[in-house]
Amino acid sequence: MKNPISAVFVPTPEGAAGGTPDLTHTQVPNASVSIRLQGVGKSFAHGRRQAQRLTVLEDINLEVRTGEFVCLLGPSGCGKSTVLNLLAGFDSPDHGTISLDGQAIRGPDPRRGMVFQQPTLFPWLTVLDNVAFGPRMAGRDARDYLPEARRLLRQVGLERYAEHYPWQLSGGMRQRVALARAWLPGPQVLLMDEPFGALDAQTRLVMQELLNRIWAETGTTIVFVTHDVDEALFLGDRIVMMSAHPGRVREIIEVPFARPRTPDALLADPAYAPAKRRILQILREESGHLLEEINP
Ligand SMILES: Nc1ncnc2c1ncn2[C@@H]1O[C@H](COP(=O)(O)OP(=O)(O)OP(=O)(O)O)[C@@H](O)[C@H]1O
Repeated sequence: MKNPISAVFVPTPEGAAGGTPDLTHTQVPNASVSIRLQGVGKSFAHGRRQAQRLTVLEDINLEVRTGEFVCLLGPSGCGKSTVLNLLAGFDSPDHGTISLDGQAIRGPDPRRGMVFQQPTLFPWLTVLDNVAFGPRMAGRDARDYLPEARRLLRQVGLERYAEHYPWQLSGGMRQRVALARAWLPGPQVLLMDEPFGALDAQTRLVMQELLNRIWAETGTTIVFVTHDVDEALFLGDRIVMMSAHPGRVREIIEVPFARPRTPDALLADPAYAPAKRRILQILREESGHLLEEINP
């Protein structure tokens, strides 16, 4: 088989039989597949006068189940955001196919929402108007979407701030507005590009628990880019480890922890340390080229 879909590592408690990586090749059963990337390659113009091509992604094969929470983890520059941009339909692959529920992705679509590291709110609009911006621009009747926009604001704990402006909010509050906005159209898939990367550690934990809760309630399929190993282990069903130069799926970690999860329960779980160690080992191996770039 040419470039298998994934090599899977199932973490087991330290000391337990079978604690060494179980490297097998698996595919998600057909019926439950939401997103499918097959043989995806992407390159960009590069170098002086843009005369060369830089291959960023090569032969990416990945299947995401409906309602699954998948985290993408890998060294800086391995192409994680490029994968999200392709899934969002902001860009298209040079090779291969990307589909959602069997239909090729050809451009942006409200069924696929995106949340970025910076919440990118409109400063001249109130919190409520920011949340409701999409349906309002689509010309929908306010009676159709305003009750849901208010409900989402309540869910993210910002009901009392509906008439505030973004500059009157903290960074974490702004990101909660962005979450409510992304969820308003009821997306089938939410693509999240380091959404909590700019937040302090404590706010980040609150946001992770909030996201976990909304995800569990809505059953939205989530593809989440992060650099934070603990975040990926707390949130993900599976963690897709990418290799660098060019970006490929190197290994997929099955996250074994029961839900609902709490940070304390995870830390006490004997499978936590082996999983984290495995991820850090891959990140170290894949980051070698960064050191070479910094110290040629
Ligand atoms: N539109 C573009 N034009 C040219 N090169 C691009 C473009 N988008 C991304 N790249 C290049 O593709 C590579 C991968 O970028 P990408 O942002 O996908 O990586 P990443 O894994 O998300 O990185 P990080 O973790 O540092 O955010 C980088 O070398 C980047 O310079």
